[in-house]
Amino acid sequence: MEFTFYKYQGTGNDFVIIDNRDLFFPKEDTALVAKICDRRFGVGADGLLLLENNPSADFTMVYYNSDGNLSTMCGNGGRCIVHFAKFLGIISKNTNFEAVDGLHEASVEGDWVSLKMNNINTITTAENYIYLNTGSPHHVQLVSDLETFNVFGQGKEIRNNIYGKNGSNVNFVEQENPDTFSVRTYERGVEDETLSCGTGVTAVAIAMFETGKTSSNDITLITPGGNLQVSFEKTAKGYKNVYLEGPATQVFKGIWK
Ligand SMILES: N[C@@H](CCC[C@H](N)C(=O)O)C(=O)O
Repeated sequence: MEFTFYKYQGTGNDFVIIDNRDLFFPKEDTALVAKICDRRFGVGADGLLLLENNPSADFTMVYYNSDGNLSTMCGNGGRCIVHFAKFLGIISKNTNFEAVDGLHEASVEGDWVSLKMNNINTITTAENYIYLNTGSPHHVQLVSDLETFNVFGQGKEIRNNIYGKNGSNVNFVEQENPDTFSVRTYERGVEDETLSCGTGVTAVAIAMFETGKTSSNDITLITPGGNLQVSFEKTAKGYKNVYLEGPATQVFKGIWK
């Protein structure tokens, strides 16, 4: 089976993106998705995205983790697919598209993409961590010396032991200044640390505000793959107008054989 694919990255969270508007891609073929994402036997990526037609929005985003399974919302993938939709000429500056967690508004200017995330109304605060769902589930935990922290070992243990079969993504955080936090994330479905996680940094920004670590509602998140910006408004029930912003880049185009 031969088809064209595009490779994207958003702050180092990397994706294979396929234009599936004519529905040629075998969507149930978990082994194929996993092979495409394999860094030795395939293209190599943290996930795979399909862009499809949608009757009431500009397009649909279908997201698979690198293990080949369909998953929940991907923030960096969402930013990358908006850039791809502009590249294909489907959208110009502003768009709305459908993902697994509903409709998202977004805008793109050059390589900078701003993505509106869903409102957040439920946040669980435990003794040494915060848990919330920003389209995907996220555990957020402050640590000291993030640079040397064992993200893989601790992330894997927390993902499996606290959250059971469905698991969770796990974010480790260190505060840099009043409105800036460094973040490293262990991603469910990749089962490894990735260079950045969009829904993860969104969860961190909200969690840090909710627990009083910051009074800013416009927060810089430093990830190993680059910086992201998250802004939001606090409401009586939770958080609205949550925006994830940052760079998204097309890296190359290829043919899968
Ligand atoms: N990298 C993503 C998160 C993707 C979803 C996650 N792996 C899961 O299955 O929960 C992002 O940028 O949000």
